Amino acid sequence: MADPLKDLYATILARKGGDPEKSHTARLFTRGTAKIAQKVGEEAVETVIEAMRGDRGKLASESADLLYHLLVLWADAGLTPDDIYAVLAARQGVSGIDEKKNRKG
Ligand SMILES: N=c1c2ncn([C@@H]3O[C@H](COP(=O)(O)OP(=O)(O)OP(=O)(O)O)[C@@H](O)[C@H]3O)c2ncn1[C@@H]1O[C@H](COP(=O)(O)O)[C@@H](O)[C@H]1O
Repeated sequence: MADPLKDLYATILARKGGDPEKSHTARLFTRGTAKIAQKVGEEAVETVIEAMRGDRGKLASESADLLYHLLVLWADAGLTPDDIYAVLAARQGVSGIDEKKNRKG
């Protein structure tokens, strides 16, 4: 099945070491971990603000910005989407809520 997050992650990785004049992502990598982390924080706050305003279109747009910057943060740290998916999968195995849902469905 297609995974848009993995596709975007592959594009982000390919931008590492690229021309900062041509690629926003390449520029972000050159600015370093602190700047990337700061961007994740800013986009998270903007996402929360749109959620509280109740604007679903802007919430979707800010969520996309947040996911993009989070993927850059993972790439900078040497983490892959599969690393995070593994954590989520392990939690599913121990979640009482999910097990209840599964029994109903
Ligand atoms: N998904 C995104 C994406 N989401 C958000 N952004 C950029 O993130 C920036 C956020 O704007 P801000 O003003 O908050 O940030 P800033 O320009 O760094 O300014 P400062 O905060 O540093 O002052 C905007 O320039 C957005 O275009 C993105 N830039 C790129 N992508 C994707 O990443 C891939 C590679 O893009 P390039 O690296 O540009 O080739 C492509 O598939 C793009 O679609």
